[in-house]
Amino acid sequence: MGQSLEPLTTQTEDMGERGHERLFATARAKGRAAYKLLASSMFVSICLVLFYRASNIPGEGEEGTWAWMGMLAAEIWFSFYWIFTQSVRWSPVYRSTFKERLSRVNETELPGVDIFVCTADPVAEPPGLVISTVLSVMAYDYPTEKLSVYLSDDAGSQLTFYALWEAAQFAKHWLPFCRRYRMEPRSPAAYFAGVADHRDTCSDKERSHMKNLYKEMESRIDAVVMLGKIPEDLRTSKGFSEWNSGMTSKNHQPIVQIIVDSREKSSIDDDGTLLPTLVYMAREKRPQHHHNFKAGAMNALLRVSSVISNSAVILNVDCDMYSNNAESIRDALCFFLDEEKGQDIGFVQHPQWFNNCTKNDLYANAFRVINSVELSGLDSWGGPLYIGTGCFHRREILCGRKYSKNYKEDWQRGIMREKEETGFILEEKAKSLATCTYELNTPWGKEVGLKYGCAVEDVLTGLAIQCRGWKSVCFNPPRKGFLGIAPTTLAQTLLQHKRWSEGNFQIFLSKYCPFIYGHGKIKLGLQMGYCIYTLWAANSFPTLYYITIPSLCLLKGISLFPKVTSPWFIPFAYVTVAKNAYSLVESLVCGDTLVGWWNIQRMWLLKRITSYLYGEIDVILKLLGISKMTFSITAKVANEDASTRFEQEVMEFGQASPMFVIIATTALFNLVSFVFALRGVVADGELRNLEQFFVQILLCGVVAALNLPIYEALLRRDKGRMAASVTFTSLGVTALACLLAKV
Ligand SMILES: O=c1ccn([C@@H]2O[C@H](COP(=O)(O)OP(=O)(O)O[C@H]3O[C@H](CO)[C@@H](O)[C@H](O)[C@H]3O)[C@@H](O)[C@H]2O)c(=O)[nH]1
Ligand SMILES: [Mn+2]
Repeated sequence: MGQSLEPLTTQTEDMGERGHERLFATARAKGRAAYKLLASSMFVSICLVLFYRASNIPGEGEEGTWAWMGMLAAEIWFSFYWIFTQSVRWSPVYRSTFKERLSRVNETELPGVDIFVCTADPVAEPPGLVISTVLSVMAYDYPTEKLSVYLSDDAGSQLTFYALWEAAQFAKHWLPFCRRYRMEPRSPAAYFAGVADHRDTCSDKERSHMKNLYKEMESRIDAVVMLGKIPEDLRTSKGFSEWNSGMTSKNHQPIVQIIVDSREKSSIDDDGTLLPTLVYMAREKRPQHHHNFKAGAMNALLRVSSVISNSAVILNVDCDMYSNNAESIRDALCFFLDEEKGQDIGFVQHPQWFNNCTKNDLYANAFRVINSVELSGLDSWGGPLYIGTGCFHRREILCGRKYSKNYKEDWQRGIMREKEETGFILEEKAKSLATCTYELNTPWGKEVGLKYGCAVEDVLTGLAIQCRGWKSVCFNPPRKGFLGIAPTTLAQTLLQHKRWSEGNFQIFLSKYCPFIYGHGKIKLGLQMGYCIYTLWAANSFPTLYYITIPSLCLLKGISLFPKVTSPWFIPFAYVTVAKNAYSLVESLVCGDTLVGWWNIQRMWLLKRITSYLYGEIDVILKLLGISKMTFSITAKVANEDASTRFEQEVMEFGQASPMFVIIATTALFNLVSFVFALRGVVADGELRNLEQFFVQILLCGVVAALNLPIYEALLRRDKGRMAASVTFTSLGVTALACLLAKV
């Protein structure tokens, strides 16, 4: 994406004011004057729409007063929300780095980097996937003695530990191989999956040799995972003896195992180069102690790493997101070490890109517009959100440091380990930092480390960092820094968005509300930008209203929009056309297809009436103390049948979920209204009716058109079709609604 936007941007600053060579450049998006003109014209139209609504409320004796007031309320809401979305489009900035200038810095002066990988469930997140991610980050183009990779396993699974142990052996061959041919990507799974585009100079023979080694390791891991236990002869070897029969994933002692210690002379690869340090950690879990999900894991990692490597820079990735660009550490350092602006930068966030999206992105999971436009828009106001993965932080800011002009980072920090301190002593020290009582009565989870109590711990933590005065930057290089796995079924997508919208909305209603907490600390544009996401959930009721009440009123013969012949029709039409035309162009420029854009509109609708609705309700229940925070992990694997349908872009329903009842009911109801209305127009030849109800009929028609795959799912015969119970319930509810409308 970075590439395709280049002609649309203007480059600025190259030399710093003080004559230093800059390590990164910032470019502003072009065409902003035209955009601002468009936005202003839309603003005027929106005002006209609201004026029409407010001044035409049906009086007493007329029908539809309440329906009309509801439309007014929904439209006021959408207008506000639209204004927030303008903040990120006002003036996006794009960053690029000068790595060749960084290479003039003496290698020995480069900071240490600690890489945190999180995993939590060997079933949803198979160990083979986890170690491919681990191997990809071990293979960064960076001095290996300065790299330490930590895997946090919240399942405390021996299978994952075994896989990591295997990965450490494989790394001895893999790392030299990557270095020798400068190959990409450095996740072995991804590399061997995409045979077609190998552009490196590696001979086929050597590649297939490496592939065999990898496949052998993979099958050993698969066999162990299948059996659910490790080979007998390993049972007593170092590390494995930590596991005993009484252990469960929710009840076990802390485990810290330094699998590779780069300070030991024997930790070398096939070329004789040192291997990066590799550490496995499973923090203590006890049923009576809350573990705070990923935030808890990250905080334990912060402490454990502080006694092992204590590097100044921390990279954090989810286990499903491998490094796709071996230069990312050097890129990040271009920001942190820049003499002029580096001082202010707290974290460098890469967008979340995925390698498993299909061509037309059926579930709208590619986030191309968010990644290419919105994050860059936030960047112009002080920086993107922290989105939990693909993010480089300074250790100090994660630990709560406030920004100060005079603060000088100690990039050389790191543990000067005493000679006599063996790995064993170190592991024991680290374990004591990963117990579940360690944090009791400490500021961890509040002022120090990632914040607890929110399903989007990342967004909240990033907001707090920015409010402490730090800036962040969004970096989106032409060769994407990280690639992850997006959900592959509708249910998983909706569940993920429920967690996100819930966590974000919870932030809005808490003391961390960007407008209150951020007031005076971050720019208004950034506060508004945050609200695009923190208010996702709040869109649910207005949207539900907008797709049910006008169709209900259509059945009842109540008009809610101006006649086509009325001049008031113009602002309605203008807002609708301009909004969608712009969104289409934006989507296409960002790389979506036309069908992809249509799919995004559908998912936008489905998410709003299910995920966001559930999210909003859950936040309210939580405020009332009725419900507790949860974190449902997104599955990274689907069964074969469902995978085939995903590849073919056929929507997956299958299970009987109440969310699907909502979806099917609104779809059916709009179809019925649309058909009835059309029939009325055609049968009576009443063109007057068409004039009066045109907008309403069109609205129903568009909703029905968006829902075509839903009707199809009601009629399909495969396993992914709408479950019978969902079909019948939604048919029943629709019939009832129509009946009510007619009496
Ligand atoms: O108790 C837990 C739960 C989750 N995780 C890890 O958290 C990561 C994210 O979980 P996933 O199920 O993949 O959720 P996503 O929705 O894909 O994650 C996005 O949203 C989360 C916040 O909701 C962020 O934490 C993530 O970084 C971001 O990628 C994974 O590596 C998990 O292993 C833990 O370590 N411990
Ligand atoms: Mn994920």
